[in-house]
Amino acid sequence: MPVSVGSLGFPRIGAKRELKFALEDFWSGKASAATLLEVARGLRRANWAKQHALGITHIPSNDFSLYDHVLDTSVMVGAIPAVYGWKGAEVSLELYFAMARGSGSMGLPALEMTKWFDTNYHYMVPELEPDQVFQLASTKPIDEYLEAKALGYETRPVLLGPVTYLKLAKSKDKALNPLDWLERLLPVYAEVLRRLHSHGAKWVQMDEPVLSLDLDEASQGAFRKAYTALAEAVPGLNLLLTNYFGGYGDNLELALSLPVAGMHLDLVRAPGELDLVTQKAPAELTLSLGVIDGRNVWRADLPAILDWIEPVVEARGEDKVILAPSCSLLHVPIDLSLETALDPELKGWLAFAVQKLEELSVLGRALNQGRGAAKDELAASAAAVAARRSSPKIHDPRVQERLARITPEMTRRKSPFPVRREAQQTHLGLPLFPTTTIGSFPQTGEVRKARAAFSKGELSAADYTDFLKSKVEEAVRWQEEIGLDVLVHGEFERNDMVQYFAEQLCGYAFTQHGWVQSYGSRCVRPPILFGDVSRPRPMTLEWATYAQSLTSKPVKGMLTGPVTMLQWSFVRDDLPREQVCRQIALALRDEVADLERAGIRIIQIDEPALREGLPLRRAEWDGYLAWAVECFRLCASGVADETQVHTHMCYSEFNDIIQFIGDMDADVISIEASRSKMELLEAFISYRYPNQIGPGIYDIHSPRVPSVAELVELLEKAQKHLAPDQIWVNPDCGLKTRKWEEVKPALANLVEAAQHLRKQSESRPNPQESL
Ligand SMILES: Nc1nc2c(c(=O)[nH]1)N[C@@H](CNc1ccc(C(=O)N[C@@H](CCC(=O)N[C@@H](CCC(=O)N[C@@H](CCC(=O)O)C(=O)O)C(=O)O)C(=O)O)cc1)CN2
Ligand code: MET
Ligand SMILES: [Zn+2]
Repeated sequence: MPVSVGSLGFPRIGAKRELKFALEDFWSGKASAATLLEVARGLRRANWAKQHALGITHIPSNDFSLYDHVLDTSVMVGAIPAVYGWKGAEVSLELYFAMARGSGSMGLPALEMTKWFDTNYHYMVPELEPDQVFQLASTKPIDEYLEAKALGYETRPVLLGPVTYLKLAKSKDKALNPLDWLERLLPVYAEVLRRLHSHGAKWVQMDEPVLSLDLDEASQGAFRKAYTALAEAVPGLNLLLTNYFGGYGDNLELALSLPVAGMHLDLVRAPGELDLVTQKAPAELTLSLGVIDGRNVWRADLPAILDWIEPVVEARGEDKVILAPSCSLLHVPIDLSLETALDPELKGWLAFAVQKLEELSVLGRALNQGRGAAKDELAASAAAVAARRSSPKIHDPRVQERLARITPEMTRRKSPFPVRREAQQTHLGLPLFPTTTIGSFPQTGEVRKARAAFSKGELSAADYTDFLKSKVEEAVRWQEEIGLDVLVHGEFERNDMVQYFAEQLCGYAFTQHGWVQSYGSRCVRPPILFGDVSRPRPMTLEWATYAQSLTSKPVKGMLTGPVTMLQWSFVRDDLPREQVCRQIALALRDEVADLERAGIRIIQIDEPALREGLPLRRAEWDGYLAWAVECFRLCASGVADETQVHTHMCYSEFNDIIQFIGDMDADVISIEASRSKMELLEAFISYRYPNQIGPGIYDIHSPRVPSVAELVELLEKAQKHLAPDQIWVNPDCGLKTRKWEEVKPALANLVEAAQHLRKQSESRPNPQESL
């Protein structure tokens, strides 16, 4: 039997974002459920056909999802929280999307959403009731296996494994550990596997990426229990234990001890594990070798990979090896061949999902028939890698010189916070509980259409600029009217907070169709950072100064920080990430200086991706945090004491990194806090965070308009433990996904809540309670 070639999962949104548009049409009532399901079926069929045509032998099924695969798993096992009023029957589309997005008409909240490991993909957090019972509530994995079979494709179904599922879940009753439900959950998994097996499935891919994390005893025990039970329940079915986003590390012995037929290794993140595993793995264990990077867009060095794995194939036997991407291809764009505007030289260095599968297929051919059978492709691969390495496009001596001249002083503000605070108070004269927003205002259809028309050449640059200026003016006038203290220009000119900057920086390229799913129907086009980064000219100055020219109130300049620019891009792999991040920080430092020189007195540097950049294993945290904080400071510290630096973080937990947040030394930080009812503040309180802080009080992920009373209640909660002159009043995050009808009353209420607190504190001198 020859070496097999596998795929762990293919992007679901479609090369032209067909799923996004079908979903949004269905939600808005423009299209029927039947139409949505037909589009979904078409995408699955196309993906299977494509992978089959590319020579993939282990083709995935059940990697498709209408919204999110973790939500699908909750539905499969019947973990549907009581509020949704589910009666145990088939889960309707209405119910499914109510869990995903909430439902205004039924008054239902959405499940919580959070980041999938260290990616920019978001999953719906499973929520388990104290008396949770599990039952098979959806046969999606079986249906999709049979659907593929009917089309002539033998597939390898993908399931999110039971241990990872429970580790990602949260228990409604905080005293209970979701892992305690394992025994009750396993029969449902066993039933799914039994049915798949009885329909003819030979392999099932069990995704267990928590094996890339530090696992305690209980979690390790859960793995033993789960896989022993599943192996016993369905003898003869081959389970592929699939870990990705890192190596097995300390969990390697555990993984090797599990009764599974195969094991997947992420050899891009953990190349060192190949030797370890080949030494220790029993001879009958099939190894899925994740040699092609599923998280980045660079073409692989195929001859080098062959040099590396040929001996392994030789030693273990061809029938015991599957070639694979390091992880699901969900996190890369679909097809490079759609890109017609990329610099051809750069394009030659890249591979998207389709091209990555082609690379695997070439590797398979070379292993099975000898390198001669893939001579041209191997030569082209080697040439592309060599060309990238030596290209003058990626090296800029001026950037490297500047990097070498960074001094520690450049990462320190001139004076400590208490001094700066005085200076800023004098300079800005803000009231107690100053009000502001996080930056963006609604990206309406009108704004997006104008931008699309401009990029197609249907709208002139002058007309597009005039249009945007009119939006900025409207926004400024309206903010003045409702009485906000620190204004923003609204970010109407930005397609995305990362892409917008990348488009203006040297060293970055961007795509036309390189969409990657962020959550549900929302996608991003991560820019490609291929070379040394520099800023040829100011990027935001015109907008900030235009807005400031319209008002005597301070307008905040808005920048995306270096760590977020790094984290939400595809980054070159020929330099350490911290070096690349320093380059971005220097470019942004110049923008900060330009804004200050032009009279902008407050500058916000957003870092919402700082936490998601944390390495998966704790031992590596401090190293990362040290350079991430340094890069922020490098970007932010060039200004005078009077200039107020803000930062913003959302979707974050702070407890375990609060010391580093303190080290960033931003004058003001705004965070997401409203959903947790200010719980997130606890970290700041127990750390005695000294600088100013704006705990978000308006949940921007919901269309609901909060009342003045509830906003006041949240602020009072914050005021219990923070000094009144430490608190800012703002929403959780930017307002780009909201509608003006929601934003206008919500922000008016927010201003009123702040005014209420000001009045209260006049009559009540110091309400701060000691801890
Ligand atoms: N990069 C990044 N990551 C992030 C976030 C973020 O803001 N940026 N926020 C969090 C996730 N939240 C997100 C929130 C919203 C969207 C979002 O709204 N995405 C838009 C696309 C945004 C965009 O790039 N818009 C462009 C292109 C829009 C577009 O589709 N244009 C059409 C034509 C438009 C028309 O005719 O109406 C086309 O190109 O075909 C623009 O405005 O210019 C979408 O999926 O719809 C994505 C992520 C975490 N990660
Ligand atoms: C995901 S954080 C968003 C920050 C940005 N300034 C905005 O308001 O949209
Ligand atoms: Zn945010």
